[in-house]
Amino acid sequence: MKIGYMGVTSTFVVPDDLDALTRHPKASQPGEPINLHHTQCHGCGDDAPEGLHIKIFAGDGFTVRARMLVEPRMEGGPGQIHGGILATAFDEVMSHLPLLVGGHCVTAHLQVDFAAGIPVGSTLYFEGRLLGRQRRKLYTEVVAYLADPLVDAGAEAVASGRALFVKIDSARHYAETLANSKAAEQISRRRG
Ligand SMILES: CCCCCCCCCCCCCCCC(=O)SCCNC(=O)CCNC(=O)[C@H](O)C(C)(C)COP(=O)(O)OP(=O)(O)OC[C@H]1O[C@@H](n2cnc3c(N)ncnc32)[C@H](O)[C@@H]1OP(=O)(O)O
Repeated sequence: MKIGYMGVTSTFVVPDDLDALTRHPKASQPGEPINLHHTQCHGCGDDAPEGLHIKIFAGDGFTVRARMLVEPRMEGGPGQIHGGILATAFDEVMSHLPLLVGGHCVTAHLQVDFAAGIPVGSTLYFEGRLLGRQRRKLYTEVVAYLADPLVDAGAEAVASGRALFVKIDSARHYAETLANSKAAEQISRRRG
């Protein structure tokens, strides 16, 4: 079995020789919601009954802001969020950063640091940032808070994550699986 990439476990290192970043002309403006991946997406889809229903907004520059209610169904340890759910939320929030520069991406590498338990019933606030791009690779990071850092300068960071996304040709990447998607019709319509 292949472990990691090309048989080795990759680590997250942002290279020095990055390409210039340009905001896509159709990217959401700061404060505007960023379009859903699709309505059945487990992270952001409105129609995914068991999904996370994360609300994600464009921030200044190459940043995003997001929030998610930690519901009882997300419990892991008693009264606290399951770590895998937080990892999923991080993946989702960071996956909206490449949309600021355009094109579809998939996660190639994801890592999470958990600094404090996160109570069920709390609202998590996320700040995501695009760290750089090199060819098809986009380097991102995210921090989670228990209060909105925009209004509470003392908001304490409870977890952080980093991820590498790789740009794909979405038609080719999903060619064999699109038909299995509950959102197949919607996605095909959007593609025209
Ligand atoms: C039909 C129309 C639909 C339209 C509507 C779409 C809706 C859009 C919904 C999206 C929803 C998203 C949801 C949340 C985001 C997920 O969770 S995505 C799901 C999880 N991720 C995956 O399934 C990805 C699986 N992996 C892969 O498909 C392939 O390994 C990849 C990542 C595409 C890379 O393969 P590849 O295209 O052959 O590219 P490759 O040349 O190997 O690598 C490109 C570069 O990345 C580097 N690299 C690749 N992997 C790694 C790694 N693990 N570590 C370090 N470096 C790496 C390579 O070294 C190379 O670097 P350079 O040579 O440029 O220096």
